[in-house]
Amino acid sequence: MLKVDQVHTYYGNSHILQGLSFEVPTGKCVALLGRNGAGKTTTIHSIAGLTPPRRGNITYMGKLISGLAPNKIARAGIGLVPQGRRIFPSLTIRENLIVPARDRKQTGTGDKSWRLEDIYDLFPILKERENNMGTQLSGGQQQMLAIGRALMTNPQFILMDEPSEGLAPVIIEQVGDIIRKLKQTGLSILLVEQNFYLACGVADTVLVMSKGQIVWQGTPEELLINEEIQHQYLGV
Ligand SMILES: Nc1ncnc2c1ncn2[C@@H]1O[C@H](COP(=O)(O)OP(=O)(O)OP(=O)(O)O)[C@@H](O)[C@H]1O
Repeated sequence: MLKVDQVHTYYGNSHILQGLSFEVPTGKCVALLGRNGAGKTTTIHSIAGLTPPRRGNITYMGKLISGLAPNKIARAGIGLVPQGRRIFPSLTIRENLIVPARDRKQTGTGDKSWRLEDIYDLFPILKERENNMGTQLSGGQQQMLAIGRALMTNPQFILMDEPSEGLAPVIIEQVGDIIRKLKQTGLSILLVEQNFYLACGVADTVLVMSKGQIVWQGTPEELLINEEIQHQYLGV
């Protein structure tokens, strides 16, 4: 479904992604792990068009998307849950959800068309607090809002950048449950994580990244017993 092929991305002269290649099959959750600075966020931004690759191709459902503007990539059916949630502080929870909403006719994709009521069914706390300002939520609730906001664009594929960041362990477990539920709706997911155990708990395949390249790929079960990779690249 998504194919990243020999991608090179730079910030000015800094060569960050150095021939990155991997695939995310339809309906699967692929987790991308690696130490700080490995290039995980740059990978998400390269796919979303925020930091376009200088070389290499990114294709989505057989169509070349690298080089397209971020709004075109979003319209193709790729939703983004950004690092740090990026909730609109001056909008209510309801407004945060409604502003990016896009119906299925526009994307032309997706088994499930998400409406506001569906988001409220998935996250009842957002319904209870729909008239609060986005910033009045706890970190975990803000993460739910960020996920809800991405779903309102009716994506078929979702990019999640460190959804566990700054959350308490019990809330991280809830994030894991949400990701599993999203997968059950047919969504394909690329999950960037620092939290090794969350990633291994939800992913079908784990990619380990170092210095802008994939250095290991396997199942969560294989990674959980591979102490060498854990120590060398993940600091577990
Ligand atoms: N806007 C920028 N300008 C210049 N260099 C940048 C910029 N953003 C990131 N970098 C550098 O690119 C490299 C990869 O950063 P990236 O954020 O992709 O890593 P990461 O694996 O997501 O790490 P983290 O977990 O800390 O977010 C780092 O060396 C970082 O300092």
